[in-house]
Amino acid sequence: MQAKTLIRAEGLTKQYGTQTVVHDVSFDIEHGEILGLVGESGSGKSTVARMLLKLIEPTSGAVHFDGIDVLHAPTSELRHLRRRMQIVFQDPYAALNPRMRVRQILAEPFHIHKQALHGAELEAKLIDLLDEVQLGHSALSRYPHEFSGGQRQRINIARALALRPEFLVLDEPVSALDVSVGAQIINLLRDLQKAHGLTCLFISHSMPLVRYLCDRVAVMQRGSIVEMGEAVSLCENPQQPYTQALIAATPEFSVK
Ligand SMILES: Nc1ncnc2c1ncn2[C@@H]1O[C@H](COP(=O)(O)OP(=O)(O)OP(=O)(O)O)[C@@H](O)[C@H]1O
Repeated sequence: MQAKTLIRAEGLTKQYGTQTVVHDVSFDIEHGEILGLVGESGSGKSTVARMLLKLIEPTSGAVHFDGIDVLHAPTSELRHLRRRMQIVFQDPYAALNPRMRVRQILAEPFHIHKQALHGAELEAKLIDLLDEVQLGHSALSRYPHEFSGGQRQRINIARALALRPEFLVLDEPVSALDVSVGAQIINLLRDLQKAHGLTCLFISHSMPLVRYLCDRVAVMQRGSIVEMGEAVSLCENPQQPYTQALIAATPEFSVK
Protein backbone atom coordinates (compact mmCIF):
# COMPACT_ATOMS: atom_id res chain seq x y z
CA MET A 1 0.00 0.00 0.00
CA GLN A 2 1.28 3.43 -0.89
CA ALA A 3 1.99 5.64 2.12
CA LYS A 4 -0.08 8.80 2.09
CA THR A 5 -0.17 11.61 4.59
CA LEU A 6 -3.41 11.88 6.58
CA ILE A 7 -2.36 14.51 9.12
CA ARG A 8 0.19 17.26 8.62
CA ALA A 9 1.24 19.65 11.40
CA GLU A 10 3.32 22.58 10.23
CA GLY A 11 5.09 24.99 12.55
CA LEU A 12 2.55 24.63 15.35
CA THR A 13 3.22 27.15 18.09
CA LYS A 14 1.21 27.95 21.21
CA GLN A 15 1.80 30.81 23.57
CA TYR A 16 0.02 31.53 26.82
CA GLY A 17 0.86 35.12 27.67
CA THR A 18 4.61 35.38 27.36
CA GLN A 19 5.16 31.64 27.79
CA THR A 20 5.68 29.55 24.64
CA VAL A 21 4.51 26.05 25.55
CA VAL A 22 4.76 24.59 22.02
CA HIS A 23 7.32 25.91 19.58
CA ASP A 24 7.39 25.28 15.83
CA VAL A 25 6.25 21.65 15.87
CA SER A 26 5.95 19.91 12.50
CA PHE A 27 5.27 16.30 11.56
CA ASP A 28 3.26 14.12 9.20
CA ILE A 29 1.28 11.02 10.09
CA GLU A 30 0.67 8.58 7.26
CA HIS A 31 -2.56 6.68 6.75
CA GLY A 32 -2.64 3.67 9.08
CA GLU A 33 0.44 4.78 11.01
CA ILE A 34 0.83 5.16 14.78
CA LEU A 35 3.04 8.10 15.67
CA GLY A 36 4.19 8.23 19.27
CA LEU A 37 4.60 11.59 20.98
CA VAL A 38 6.75 11.27 24.08
CA GLY A 39 8.23 13.67 26.58
CA GLU A 40 8.15 14.47 30.23
CA SER A 41 5.20 16.11 31.93
CA GLY A 42 4.65 19.65 30.71
CA SER A 43 6.64 19.23 27.49
CA GLY A 44 3.60 20.20 25.43
CA LYS A 45 2.27 16.87 24.13
CA SER A 46 -1.38 17.40 25.00
CA THR A 47 -1.26 20.95 23.70
CA VAL A 48 -0.05 19.65 20.32
CA ALA A 49 -2.84 17.05 20.24
CA ARG A 50 -5.50 19.62 21.07
CA MET A 51 -4.27 21.94 18.34
CA LEU A 52 -4.44 19.09 15.80
CA LEU A 53 -8.11 18.59 16.64
CA LYS A 54 -8.75 22.33 16.89
CA LEU A 55 -9.85 21.96 20.48
CA ILE A 56 -7.52 24.91 21.08
CA GLU A 57 -6.31 27.47 18.56
CA PRO A 58 -2.60 27.62 17.79
CA THR A 59 -0.86 30.97 18.03
CA SER A 60 0.61 30.14 14.63
CA GLY A 61 1.07 27.19 12.32
CA ALA A 62 -1.17 24.97 10.23
CA VAL A 63 -2.90 21.60 10.41
CA HIS A 64 -4.06 19.68 7.36
CA PHE A 65 -6.24 16.60 7.60
CA ASP A 66 -6.59 14.68 4.36
CA GLY A 67 -5.60 17.89 2.60
CA ILE A 68 -8.20 20.02 4.42
CA ASP A 69 -7.01 23.12 6.25
CA VAL A 70 -8.41 22.28 9.71
CA LEU A 71 -7.80 25.64 11.33
CA HIS A 72 -9.59 27.58 8.61
CA ALA A 73 -12.32 25.09 7.79
CA PRO A 74 -15.83 26.55 7.81
CA THR A 75 -18.08 25.34 10.63
CA SER A 76 -19.94 22.81 8.48
CA GLU A 77 -16.70 21.24 7.27
CA LEU A 78 -15.22 21.27 10.77
CA ARG A 79 -18.28 19.44 12.02
CA HIS A 80 -17.74 16.76 9.42
CA LEU A 81 -14.03 16.62 10.26
CA ARG A 82 -14.81 16.09 13.95
CA ARG A 83 -16.45 12.79 13.09
CA ARG A 84 -13.28 11.68 11.40
CA MET A 85 -10.98 12.57 14.31
CA GLN A 86 -11.54 11.42 17.88
CA ILE A 87 -9.63 11.51 21.16
CA VAL A 88 -9.34 9.15 24.11
CA PHE A 89 -8.25 10.94 27.27
CA GLN A 90 -5.99 9.71 30.03
CA ASP A 91 -8.47 9.67 32.86
CA PRO A 92 -11.24 7.12 32.33
CA TYR A 93 -13.01 8.40 35.46
CA ALA A 94 -13.29 12.03 34.47
CA ALA A 95 -14.15 11.37 30.82
CA LEU A 96 -17.49 9.68 31.43
CA ASN A 97 -20.62 11.43 32.64
CA PRO A 98 -21.48 9.64 35.91
CA ARG A 99 -25.21 10.32 35.45
CA MET A 100 -25.46 8.60 32.10
CA ARG A 101 -25.87 4.89 31.54
CA VAL A 102 -23.45 3.32 29.07
CA ARG A 103 -26.30 3.12 26.53
CA GLN A 104 -26.62 6.93 26.56
CA ILE A 105 -22.85 7.44 26.61
CA LEU A 106 -22.36 5.33 23.50
CA ALA A 107 -25.42 6.69 21.73
CA GLU A 108 -24.42 10.31 22.31
CA PRO A 109 -21.98 10.62 19.37
CA PHE A 110 -24.73 9.51 16.98
CA HIS A 111 -27.10 12.15 18.37
CA ILE A 112 -24.47 14.90 18.39
CA HIS A 113 -23.69 14.21 14.77
CA LYS A 114 -27.35 13.89 13.89
CA GLN A 115 -27.20 10.33 12.72
CA ALA A 116 -30.79 9.21 12.76
CA LEU A 117 -30.36 5.87 14.47
CA HIS A 118 -33.11 4.52 16.69
CA GLY A 119 -34.52 1.34 18.16
CA ALA A 120 -33.08 -1.93 16.97
CA GLU A 121 -30.65 -0.29 14.57
CA LEU A 122 -29.09 1.83 17.30
CA GLU A 123 -29.08 -1.10 19.73
CA ALA A 124 -27.21 -3.25 17.19
CA LYS A 125 -24.58 -0.52 16.76
CA LEU A 126 -24.11 -0.23 20.52
CA ILE A 127 -23.77 -4.00 20.88
CA ASP A 128 -21.16 -4.03 18.09
CA LEU A 129 -19.21 -1.34 19.92
CA LEU A 130 -19.25 -3.33 23.17
CA ASP A 131 -18.09 -6.42 21.29
CA GLU A 132 -15.23 -4.48 19.78
CA VAL A 133 -13.93 -3.47 23.20
CA GLN A 134 -14.78 -6.87 24.70
CA LEU A 135 -17.37 -5.74 27.21
CA GLY A 136 -20.52 -7.74 28.01
CA HIS A 137 -23.81 -6.49 26.61
CA SER A 138 -25.26 -5.97 30.09
CA ALA A 139 -22.93 -2.95 30.31
CA LEU A 140 -25.52 -0.89 28.41
CA SER A 141 -27.83 -0.54 31.37
CA ARG A 142 -25.10 0.24 33.90
CA TYR A 143 -23.46 3.46 35.09
CA PRO A 144 -19.72 4.29 34.85
CA HIS A 145 -19.12 3.88 38.61
CA GLU A 146 -20.09 0.22 38.31
CA PHE A 147 -16.98 -0.47 36.20
CA SER A 148 -13.27 -0.80 36.93
CA GLY A 149 -10.76 1.69 35.51
CA GLY A 150 -9.84 -0.61 32.63
CA GLN A 151 -13.49 -1.25 31.79
CA ARG A 152 -14.19 2.48 31.83
CA GLN A 153 -11.34 3.05 29.43
CA ARG A 154 -12.92 0.40 27.17
CA ILE A 155 -16.15 2.41 27.28
CA ASN A 156 -14.22 5.55 26.32
CA ILE A 157 -12.61 3.72 23.43
CA ALA A 158 -15.97 2.37 22.28
CA ARG A 159 -17.41 5.89 22.32
CA ALA A 160 -14.44 7.22 20.36
CA LEU A 161 -14.95 4.49 17.73
CA ALA A 162 -18.71 5.00 17.44
CA LEU A 163 -18.58 7.24 14.36
CA ARG A 164 -15.87 5.17 12.67
CA PRO A 165 -13.13 7.80 12.83
CA GLU A 166 -10.02 7.57 10.70
CA PHE A 167 -7.76 9.36 13.16
CA LEU A 168 -7.55 8.68 16.88
CA VAL A 169 -5.56 10.66 19.43
CA LEU A 170 -4.72 8.51 22.44
CA ASP A 171 -3.64 10.90 25.19
CA GLU A 172 -1.86 8.72 27.73
CA PRO A 173 -4.72 6.21 27.68
CA VAL A 174 -3.17 3.81 30.20
CA SER A 175 -1.25 6.07 32.58
CA ALA A 176 -4.07 6.05 35.13
CA LEU A 177 -4.33 2.25 35.08
CA ASP A 178 -2.46 -0.63 36.74
CA VAL A 179 0.34 -2.02 34.59
CA SER A 180 -1.39 -5.31 33.77
CA VAL A 181 -4.73 -3.65 33.02
CA GLY A 182 -2.90 -1.06 30.93
CA ALA A 183 -1.20 -3.82 28.93
CA GLN A 184 -4.59 -5.32 28.07
CA ILE A 185 -5.85 -1.93 26.90
CA ILE A 186 -2.72 -1.42 24.80
CA ASN A 187 -3.24 -4.77 23.09
CA LEU A 188 -6.90 -3.95 22.51
CA LEU A 189 -5.90 -0.62 20.94
CA ARG A 190 -3.33 -2.34 18.76
CA ASP A 191 -5.90 -4.89 17.55
CA LEU A 192 -8.51 -2.19 16.87
CA GLN A 193 -5.96 -0.05 15.06
CA LYS A 194 -5.07 -2.97 12.79
CA ALA A 195 -8.67 -4.06 12.25
CA HIS A 196 -9.82 -0.57 11.23
CA GLY A 197 -6.60 0.69 9.65
CA LEU A 198 -6.74 3.59 12.11
CA THR A 199 -4.21 6.38 12.05
CA CYS A 200 -3.14 7.27 15.59
CA LEU A 201 -1.21 9.80 17.61
CA PHE A 202 -0.22 8.01 20.79
CA ILE A 203 0.88 10.28 23.64
CA SER A 204 2.94 8.72 26.38
CA HIS A 205 5.71 9.20 28.92
CA SER A 206 6.98 5.71 28.26
CA MET A 207 9.57 4.95 25.60
CA PRO A 208 9.21 1.16 25.97
CA LEU A 209 5.46 1.44 25.47
CA VAL A 210 5.94 3.61 22.41
CA ARG A 211 8.48 1.17 21.04
CA TYR A 212 5.97 -1.65 21.47
CA LEU A 213 3.04 0.12 19.86
CA CYS A 214 4.23 2.82 17.49
CA ASP A 215 5.74 2.94 14.01
CA ARG A 216 7.55 6.22 14.53
CA VAL A 217 8.12 8.48 17.50
CA ALA A 218 8.61 12.20 18.06
CA VAL A 219 10.33 13.24 21.27
CA MET A 220 9.27 16.54 22.83
CA GLN A 221 11.27 18.63 25.26
CA ARG A 222 10.07 22.00 26.54
CA GLY A 223 7.67 22.53 23.66
CA SER A 224 9.90 21.42 20.78
CA ILE A 225 10.51 18.16 18.95
CA VAL A 226 14.13 17.28 19.64
CA GLU A 227 14.28 13.90 17.90
CA MET A 228 12.02 11.95 15.56
CA GLY A 229 12.40 8.62 13.83
CA GLU A 230 11.39 5.00 13.45
CA ALA A 231 10.37 3.76 16.91
CA VAL A 232 12.57 0.69 17.33
CA SER A 233 15.73 2.27 15.92
CA LEU A 234 15.22 5.48 17.87
CA CYS A 235 14.82 3.49 21.10
CA GLU A 236 17.88 1.37 20.32
CA ASN A 237 20.03 4.23 19.18
CA PRO A 238 18.81 7.51 20.69
CA GLN A 239 20.86 10.49 19.58
CA GLN A 240 19.77 13.10 22.10
CA PRO A 241 20.75 12.95 25.78
CA TYR A 242 17.12 13.86 26.60
CA THR A 243 15.85 10.80 24.72
CA GLN A 244 18.49 8.64 26.40
CA ALA A 245 17.33 9.91 29.78
CA LEU A 246 13.68 9.19 28.93
CA ILE A 247 14.58 5.63 27.99
CA ALA A 248 16.59 5.16 31.19
CA ALA A 249 13.74 6.56 33.28
CA THR A 250 10.99 4.15 32.24
CA PRO A 251 10.79 0.46 33.10
CA GLU A 252 10.47 -2.13 30.35
CA PHE A 253 6.96 -2.59 29.03
CA SER A 254 5.74 -6.16 29.10
CA VAL A 255 2.47 -7.53 27.81
CA LYS A 256 2.79 -10.64 29.97
N1 LIG B 1 -4.59 26.91 29.35
C1 LIG B 1 -3.30 27.03 29.70
N2 LIG B 1 -2.83 28.20 30.18
C2 LIG B 1 -1.54 28.34 30.52
N3 LIG B 1 -0.61 27.37 30.43
C3 LIG B 1 -1.02 26.18 29.97
C4 LIG B 1 -2.38 25.94 29.57
N4 LIG B 1 -2.47 24.66 29.14
C5 LIG B 1 -1.24 24.12 29.27
N5 LIG B 1 -0.37 25.03 29.76
C6 LIG B 1 1.06 24.80 30.02
O1 LIG B 1 1.63 24.31 28.83
C7 LIG B 1 2.68 23.40 29.14
C8 LIG B 1 2.47 22.14 28.35
O2 LIG B 1 1.32 21.45 28.84
P1 LIG B 1 0.80 20.09 28.21
O3 LIG B 1 -0.38 19.66 28.99
O4 LIG B 1 0.67 20.23 26.74
O5 LIG B 1 2.03 19.12 28.52
P2 LIG B 1 2.11 17.55 28.44
O6 LIG B 1 3.42 17.23 27.85
O7 LIG B 1 0.90 17.01 27.77
O8 LIG B 1 2.10 17.16 29.98
P3 LIG B 1 1.49 15.86 30.72
O9 LIG B 1 2.34 14.72 30.29
O10 LIG B 1 1.63 16.20 32.17
O11 LIG B 1 0.05 15.73 30.28
C9 LIG B 1 2.68 23.20 30.64
O12 LIG B 1 3.68 24.00 31.21
C10 LIG B 1 1.32 23.71 31.04
O13 LIG B 1 1.35 24.23 32.34
